[in-house]
Amino acid sequence: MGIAIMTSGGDCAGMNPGIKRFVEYSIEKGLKPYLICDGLEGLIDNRIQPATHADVAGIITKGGSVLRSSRSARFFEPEYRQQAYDNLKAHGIDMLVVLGGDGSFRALDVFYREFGIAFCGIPATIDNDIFGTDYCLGVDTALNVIRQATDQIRDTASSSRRAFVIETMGRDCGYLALVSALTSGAEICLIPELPYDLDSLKKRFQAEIADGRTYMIAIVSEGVDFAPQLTRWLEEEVGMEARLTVLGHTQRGGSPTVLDRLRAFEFVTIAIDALVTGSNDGVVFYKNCQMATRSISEVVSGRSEISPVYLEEGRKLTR
Ligand SMILES: Nc1ncnc2c1ncn2[C@@H]1O[C@H](COP(=O)(O)OP(=O)(O)OP(=O)(O)O)[C@@H](O)[C@H]1O
Ligand SMILES: O=P(O)(O)OC[C@H]1O[C@](O)(CO)[C@@H](O)[C@@H]1O
Repeated sequence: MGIAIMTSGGDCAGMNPGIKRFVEYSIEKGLKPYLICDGLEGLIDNRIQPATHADVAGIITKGGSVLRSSRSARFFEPEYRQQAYDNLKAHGIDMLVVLGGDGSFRALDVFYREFGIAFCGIPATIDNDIFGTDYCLGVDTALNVIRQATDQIRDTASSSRRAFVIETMGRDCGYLALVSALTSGAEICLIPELPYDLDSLKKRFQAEIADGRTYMIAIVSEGVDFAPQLTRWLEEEVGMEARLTVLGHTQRGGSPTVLDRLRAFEFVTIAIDALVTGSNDGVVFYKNCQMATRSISEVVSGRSEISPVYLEEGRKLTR
């Protein structure tokens, strides 16, 4: 029985350990594994090849995806999905494992309903914004990239009487910024989930500067769209020389951490087990230290939320 894997949407660390586990566990289960290169674009263009142990040797340490990934305008068109189906049929592939975000899962759900190709989605996005799972692959590595950058910025900030604003990714989700602020000791954290009060922040910092504060660190989620403005505000209103660092795509790279390698191993094992036991449209989740699958319809019916405990702490960094 043919089973294929692809990486889709934004790439992230943890995808390569997942691809390695996919090939090894498929062979162990008596399945015939295939690799789809370039995500949905490669599925349409038949960039599909059978996989061997040699294809995945040595990839566990690498960031990104050795299969590459894509966002595909063509996959929205029925004629290209038909082409993708014809390719899979020609290879004898009936099951797909997809590492990506909820957009990729929606794509595979449409495809399953049209052609009956079963799929299992594995949450893989640094944004950690997929409903129903506490964890998505790539998040721990991204958090460690931000931690290292913030620790280094603290060295220069503390040596120069400056304020630093650090902008993180995350789209509309403030998880990366909030967890980074709490674990790096930032003084300000702005995320889409929380309102902020510049007047109150100004009073706090003026009092702290009078009391001896010489530098500060602010972490701002890209979803707030306020990092350059906050940098200017720190100079003009608070009176501290300020600099902005936008971490950008550095957060998507880096060798996967131990946690991302382990979760990749576990997520892929559960995905393959689910597919061989008849699950057709599942997504793996990690909730309250348990892993299992739930249907895609449940996953797309809700909105992910940050832990109220973290939000409560974060509120103190907004005013
Ligand atoms: N309703 C849909 N029908 C067909 N294809 C879709 C649909 N929704 C999404 N797709 C396909 O899935 C691709 C990946 O989705 P998207 O770009 O939203 O990334 P993602 O998987 O959510 O990952 P990330 O969180 O990293 O952005 C899209 O580029 C598109 O090709
Ligand atoms: O690499 P692209 O397509 O510019 O997308 C960037 C977006 O992708 C993510 O890295 C992951 O979804 C977001 O945090 C970010 O907004």
